[in-house]
Amino acid sequence: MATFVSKMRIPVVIPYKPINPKTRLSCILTDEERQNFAYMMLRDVVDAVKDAGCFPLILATAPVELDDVPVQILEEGLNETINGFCEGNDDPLAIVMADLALADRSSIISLLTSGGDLAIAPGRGGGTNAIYVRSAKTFKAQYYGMSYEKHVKYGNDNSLMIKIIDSFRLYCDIDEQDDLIEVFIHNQGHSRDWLVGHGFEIAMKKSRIGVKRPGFSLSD
Ligand SMILES: Nc1nc2c(ncn2[C@@H]2O[C@H](COP(=O)(O)OP(=O)(O)OP(=O)(O)O)[C@@H](O)[C@H]2O)c(=O)[nH]1
Ligand SMILES: C[C@H](OP(=O)(O)O)C(=O)O
Repeated sequence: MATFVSKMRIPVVIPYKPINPKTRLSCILTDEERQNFAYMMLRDVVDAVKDAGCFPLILATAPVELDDVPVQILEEGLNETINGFCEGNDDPLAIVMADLALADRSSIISLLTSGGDLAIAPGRGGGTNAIYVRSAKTFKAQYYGMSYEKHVKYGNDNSLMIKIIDSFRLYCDIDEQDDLIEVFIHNQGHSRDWLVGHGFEIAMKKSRIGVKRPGFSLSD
């Protein structure tokens, strides 16, 4: 299957905001740590995209380096960046968020091989975590808020065949402290290593498990 995807040479764009990222993790990470952890998640997403036989391209708001991965700097907002990139581009394209720390080869392949004109992997709380479009120029990004509903409506209004990707690994974006436990349990890459290296541990919280960081205070 990876060979098949590779033959399709589908570019996978990864929007990435390296400066002041993941503000919803401010309660448990310092400013510098948020930047470093966001970068670790980006590395895991890039690895998953490469494992799937695809070509990652980082669309970043500021300079970033990651091995041989091409980076385009576009300082506009997320929707403007994606739409500018899609304009006039007849080819297939996927857009995968940089905070999908659980993404892996098979979840990326499932996104790219659904058979739809527009494949949408919903995220927690109404977001859109990953998208495939058969023809990039037919897509208008509508991220933020209930973006999942907006993208489905867009597809319906434009008579695109929509496939909803039922993928736990693409569904879990890492936005808040409660999401970090998923990294502990299901990520085996840079993101989990980074959390462990920075003192995070699994903790029993009332009836559920979560993470804790013993001894950490934001004044550290
Ligand atoms: N290129 C680009 N990427 C963005 C922009 N805003 C967010 N992103 C990326 O889009 C993805 C989803 O965004 P969010 O989950 O809101 O991430 P975030 O803005 O770092 O986190 P919060 O501050 O907690 O909202 C992440 O991969 C971000 O790096 C933007 O303005 N431009
Ligand atoms: C970009 C945004 O991400 P979230 O804030 O839902 O993580 C969305 O999916 O529309």
